[in-house]
Amino acid sequence: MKQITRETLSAFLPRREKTAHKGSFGRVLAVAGSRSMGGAGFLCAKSALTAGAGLVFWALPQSIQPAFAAALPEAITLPLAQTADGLLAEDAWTDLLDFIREHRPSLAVIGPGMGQSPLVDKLLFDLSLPLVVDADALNALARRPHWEQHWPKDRPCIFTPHPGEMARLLKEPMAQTQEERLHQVQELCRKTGGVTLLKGCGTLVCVPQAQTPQVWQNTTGGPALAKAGSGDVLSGVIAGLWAQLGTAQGFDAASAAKAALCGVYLHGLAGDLAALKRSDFGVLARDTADALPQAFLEVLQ
Ligand SMILES: NC(=O)C1=CN([C@@H]2O[C@H](COP(=O)(O)OP(=O)(O)OC[C@H]3O[C@@H](n4cnc5c(N)ncnc54)[C@H](OP(=O)(O)O)[C@@H]3O)[C@@H](O)[C@H]2O)[C@@H](O)CC1
Ligand SMILES: Nc1ncnc2c1ncn2[C@@H]1O[C@H](COP(=O)(O)OP(=O)(O)O)[C@@H](O)[C@H]1O
Repeated sequence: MKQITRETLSAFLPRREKTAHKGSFGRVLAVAGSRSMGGAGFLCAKSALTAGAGLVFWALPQSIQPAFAAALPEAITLPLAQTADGLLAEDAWTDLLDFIREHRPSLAVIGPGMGQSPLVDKLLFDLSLPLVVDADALNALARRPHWEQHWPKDRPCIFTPHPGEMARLLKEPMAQTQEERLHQVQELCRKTGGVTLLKGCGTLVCVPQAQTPQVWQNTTGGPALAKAGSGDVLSGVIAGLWAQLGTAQGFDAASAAKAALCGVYLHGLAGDLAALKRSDFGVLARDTADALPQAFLEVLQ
């Protein structure tokens, strides 16, 4: 197993040319949030911007759009139809497609805070964009019978489960997921065909390859990250980095792998840096997002 270190980042981090403009760094579409979990979408969209994406579009239920547009004015928000429970509704699909045709996002990050939204299945199977599949999008996939038989393995994707989501996808007890982390991340990587994480202390990143998938282990991050919303920050960081790498190099498994490796390292480092100021107890997920610029500075030094 390889270690993800500062040297890994020196090799893989996207470059920001002096003459670049926002179009050079890709456009992230975040489909995230619900009435009770708007914060997950906020953390994801904000982190994608902070990781360097040129533009972030955030599709969210219409009732929460005014508050979050004010909280994150740098994101372009798309208010969509919602169910009585405040989840993104299936009816939102047509408006989302119209928006995509007009604004041409480079990739989508789906799932944070979406709950059991009826839109998730369409996003998973009918959206023709590279995907970062997180949180409730992973849970929706796990609920679909024999999902691995239907999943298009050649699609450029990054999957970001924590052990609970991994156990649901592999239909195995969570204790087993934790005992066999290496085996489980390889197993899910084979089933998805995409770059696959297993989050937690020493997050694993599995990169698909012709023979045995290659697994990397992260060396940053600690218990300051064991707090609600840390994973929503991570999926945003990875999406923001992939937008840049994919725009420059193409949206394929190679750019997906670089985005995931750099993303988990920078996210862990941001948590470590936030803990220096706020302790392992006091770090909030938003502090981790706010420490990302310092993490970039450390890596770029
Ligand atoms: N402010 C907001 O809007 C926020 C919104 N959020 C949104 O909430 C939604 C639900 O996401 P979720 O992860 O909270 O619930 P869920 O998928 O049921 O997982 C829990 C299960 O997994 C397990 N488990 C997890 N990690 C583990 C680990 N490292 N190691 C071991 N076990 C681990 C855990 O184990 P246990 O605690 O039982 O030991 C439990 O069984 C999602 O949309 C997300 O985006 C949140 O991000 C919070 C802030
Ligand atoms: N003890 C720990 N050491 C290192 N990283 C951790 C630790 N606990 C949590 N994390 C990281 O924090 C994030 C938590 O993600 P997740 O469980 O999806 O949170 P949420 O759903 O609340 O956003 C993951 O990136 C995970 O690797």
